[in-house]
Amino acid sequence: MNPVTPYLKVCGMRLPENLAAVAALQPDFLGFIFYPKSSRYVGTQLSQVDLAALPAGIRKVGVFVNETVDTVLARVVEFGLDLVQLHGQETPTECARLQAAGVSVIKAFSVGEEFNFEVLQPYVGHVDYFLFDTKGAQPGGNGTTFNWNLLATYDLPVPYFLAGGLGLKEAEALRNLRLPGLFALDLNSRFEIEPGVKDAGLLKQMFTSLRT
Ligand SMILES: O=C(O)c1ccccc1NCC(=O)[C@H](O)[C@H](O)COP(=O)(O)O
Repeated sequence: MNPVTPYLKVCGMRLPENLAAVAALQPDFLGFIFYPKSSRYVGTQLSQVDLAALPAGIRKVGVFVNETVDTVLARVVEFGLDLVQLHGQETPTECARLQAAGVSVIKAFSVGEEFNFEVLQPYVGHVDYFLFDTKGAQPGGNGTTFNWNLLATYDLPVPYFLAGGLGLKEAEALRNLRLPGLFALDLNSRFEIEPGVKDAGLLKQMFTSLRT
């Protein structure tokens, strides 16, 4: 079912010192938002040098919304990204082109009160992971949870990240979660001092709670 402890991703890093503080907690993945309309947009304060200084074990994820394949690939090279996470209406063909270029792909889907798993089928074989996030006003980072029971019948051969409003309050339920295909947990706005700036102390509590 799940890995003993799902892998942990912290998303939406924006400032160099904060990045270093969160990296010290040894997350498995760190996410960087390349969506200019997000309050967590990487902007100009983070550089390739900051990302290159991260420990090798932390995989760097670039988050995009409806960018062209060429734009995504340019960012992958510029920032040394290991994976890309696509939060818009990116097609299976676009995902396949990114994979063919050697990039691992996470395709995100927004989950409302119901979810039609049939929309995932065309992506199987063209993505490395899915990410299930809560449907909201923004393409991501809405800070609310969805009904995880919707994933109980998931039976596709693609592991997934669970996202959407995960916070310390959910730690115990997350520890006890046994969902088919669950690969990683995605933490974001519930651990922020301000958009794109994480509270490393709060994250440490969450990591300890989830990893022990
Ligand atoms: O976080 C954003 O601002 C964002 C904007 C546009 C697309 C994706 C975005 N975030 C991607 C993530 O992986 C978030 O961690 C995920 O949406 C969950 O966020 P939250 O509900 O705040 O925990």
